[in-house]
Amino acid sequence: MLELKDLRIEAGDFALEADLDLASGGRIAVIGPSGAGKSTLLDAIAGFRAPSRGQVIWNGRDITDAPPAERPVGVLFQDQNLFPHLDLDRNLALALRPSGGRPTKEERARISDALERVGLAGLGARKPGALSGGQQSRAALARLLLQDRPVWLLDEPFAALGPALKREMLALLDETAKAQGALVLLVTHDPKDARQMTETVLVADGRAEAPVETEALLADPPPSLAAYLGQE
Ligand SMILES: Nc1ncnc2c1ncn2[C@@H]1O[C@H](COP(=O)(O)OP(=O)(O)OP(=O)(O)O)[C@@H](O)[C@H]1O
Repeated sequence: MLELKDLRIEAGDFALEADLDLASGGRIAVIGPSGAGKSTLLDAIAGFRAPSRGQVIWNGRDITDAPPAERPVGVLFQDQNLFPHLDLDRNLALALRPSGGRPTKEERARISDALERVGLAGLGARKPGALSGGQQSRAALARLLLQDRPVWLLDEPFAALGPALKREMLALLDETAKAQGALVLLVTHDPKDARQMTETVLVADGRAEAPVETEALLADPPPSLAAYLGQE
């Protein structure tokens, strides 16, 4: 379980508070108005921003002060974080050995298995620029798979894709995360994306609320969410 205990994160004049628990293996959408603090919340979990108060706890271990690389967390942001000058095999090798170096035979087998699982079998020699947007998203998912962390943080990862492709990628995300039992937090502006996640954390008015069932939240949104969804 990921616990955010009495957490407060400050950036300039902005502050976000969170006091909530997220079960292992869950599917959580993070939704809320622009500038409300969705990315800030993910940054605090990933260790890119230090909270001014409170604790981040994973399965009973206090990771509040742990550096990002030592957290149980894999991240995927909108730009997909692939190095343009490296082919896919080498990009993915970096997920296994962040400091570089030649992958072992066993690591190469894991990379080719990950590529196959995301539907990119045989494309390891391609550079990201020679891939379509959908294929780049698949490659980024392969990287998350190889990182093999139990918490996946995704910040609008598929926003540049068309609706059908985005749905397909969210289904693939669910399938790959399920295979690893990963907890997924997905920041999105699109209620349709949120509906593909079981629960939703609403970020608004300086707070990240405890997760509630997505369908129930969208069926009867609180005023801050209704305004954001244009339902006022
Ligand atoms: N380094 C900083 N200094 C001051 N304010 C900051 C800093 N970084 C972010 N902010 C402010 O923190 C608030 C939250 O930003 P954040 O990016 O987390 O929002 P968001 O909900 O992810 O927004 P969006 O949906 O537009 O991506 C914003 O008001 C932003 O202007």
